[in-house]
Amino acid sequence: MSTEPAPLVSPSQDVETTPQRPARPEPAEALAVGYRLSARPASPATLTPRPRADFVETDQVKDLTRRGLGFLRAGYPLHFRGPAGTGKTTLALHVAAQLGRPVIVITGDNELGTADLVGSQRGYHYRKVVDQFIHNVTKLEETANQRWTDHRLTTACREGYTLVYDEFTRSRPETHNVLLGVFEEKILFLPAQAREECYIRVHPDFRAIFTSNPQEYAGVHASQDALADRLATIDVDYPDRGMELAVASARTGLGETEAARIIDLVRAFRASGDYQQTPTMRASLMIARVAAQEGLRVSIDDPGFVQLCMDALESRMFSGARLEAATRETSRAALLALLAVHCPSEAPIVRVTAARRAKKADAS
Ligand SMILES: Nc1ncnc2c1ncn2[C@@H]1O[C@H](COP(=O)(O)OP(=O)(O)OP(=O)(O)O)[C@@H](O)[C@H]1O
Repeated sequence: MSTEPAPLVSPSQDVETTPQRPARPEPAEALAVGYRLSARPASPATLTPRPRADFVETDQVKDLTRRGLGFLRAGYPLHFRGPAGTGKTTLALHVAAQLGRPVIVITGDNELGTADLVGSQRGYHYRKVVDQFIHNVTKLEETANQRWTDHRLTTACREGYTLVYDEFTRSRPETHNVLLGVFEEKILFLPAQAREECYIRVHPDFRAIFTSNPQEYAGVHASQDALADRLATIDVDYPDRGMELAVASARTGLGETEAARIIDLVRAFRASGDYQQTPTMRASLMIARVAAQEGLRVSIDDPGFVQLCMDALESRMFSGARLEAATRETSRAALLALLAVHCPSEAPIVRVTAARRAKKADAS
């Protein structure tokens, strides 16, 4: 008969420590543009994108969505590339929503490393064995093992979620080596610390959508050739007039005539090329929103409106370096000339649709 004592494991002795570092905050609010991201209570890493009431789906959006989904459904990772403020992030979330899978969002960052994407050892699992086979002798055995925790890419690959990697070229190119196997061999190789697993097979429903700004932007790295070769890249250009107008009307409450004046002013300024920082859709939204809020007339007659346009646009003409007064005056004059063309005198009073509706309701 075996005399080997069976160890008695004290039931309350399995202890897990708190994680070594706090999880990165979800970027939900930062990305909630045109699209709302709600956290899924059952799985804190994933989000559900839903269009906001002011999301605008023009033919341009429909066309880009259809082309993007074609690549994704064939299993290719999709990449929307284009200048700032062209609607890439909004589009990526819109396309992700069409796939109907939980979404995991990562934002590119120079400090992001492979471990942030894949996983790391996080926290400890303690186990204490109390052996009292002989009643007056207590033998104690304590072990502490580090625990492996999947990070976002691994979770998405394992569960078949949609990964939205916003501004991915802001991360260093070597961070993305691990993606090469994911897209080619459909295998995610895990680092040695993962212990029990060397790799995982990528779930067939896993999809990835990337966005990036052109390489000449400050803080942007060149994409690795090998990764770029695996991505289906669609170039996103500045929205057409119809879309810019629809977005400005939907998102500011300005009447269409007033919104059109602002859009045409910003588009003419963009076409002039006379700036250091491109005036994007954000510039027209900024002017439209403040004009609506402050009840300004969208006209060169209203000094408040002229000042608003100067504040929003003039800074884009200069890099911030000290300038000759004459140079500044010439640029100001060019901007005022555009204002005179696109926001001429005797413009009607700004009508804030929501406010007008409320007033009407009050009167009736
Ligand atoms: N279809 C849309 N409907 C409503 N608003 C939109 C739409 N597309 C873009 N916008 C708005 O336009 C602005 C710019 O969009 P977005 O942030 O998606 O651009 P981006 O190309 O990702 O910019 P960046 O490269 O600077 O991150 C945001 O305020 C966004 O809400």
